[in-house]
Amino acid sequence: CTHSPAVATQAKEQQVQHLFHLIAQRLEVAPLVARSKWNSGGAINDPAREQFILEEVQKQALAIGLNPRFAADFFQSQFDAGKLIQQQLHQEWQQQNQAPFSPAPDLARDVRPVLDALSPQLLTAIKQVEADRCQPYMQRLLQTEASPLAQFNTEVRKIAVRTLQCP
Ligand SMILES: C=C(O[C@@H]1C=C(C(=O)O)C=C[C@H]1O)C(=O)O
Repeated sequence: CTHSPAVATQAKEQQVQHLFHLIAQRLEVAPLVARSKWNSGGAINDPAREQFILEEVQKQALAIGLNPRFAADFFQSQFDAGKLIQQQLHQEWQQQNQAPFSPAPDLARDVRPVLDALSPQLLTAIKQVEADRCQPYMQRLLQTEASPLAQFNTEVRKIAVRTLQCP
């Protein structure tokens, strides 16, 4: 029954859980990106690719009634968190004189499609939390349901949840 506060809260809890699960899934791709770029010598930062994704997510956001600015800010923070993971790995590999990985995934063929497939799912998930984001109960859920992000370091986690926080 949608009139029951307990059930409504449980539904919200599941939505926040799902959102964190998707954020984690996207960040889990960053080491694969790092490997393919380590082998190719390609730059970690790819502003053109980011711009392309941002335009795409803003279009999709409009189509589902989500604030495109919020969607773009959210994705920018996911890019930034993923790039930090990549930078930290490249730094380790430099220090260890890491040889090219074999096999390494191909960025365009194997890796980026995985990121792209997550985009619409992430948009749906952030739409579910958008309206109530600054309500105390939601800020509490954003704290208590963050366990899927535990595998990433504090700095990465902070960047990834940046746009979900409230003033
Ligand atoms: C993931 C990549 O690396 C960086 C992070 C991006 C992302 O998180 O989507 C996009 C472009 C790059 O700045 C990539 O090049 O695909």
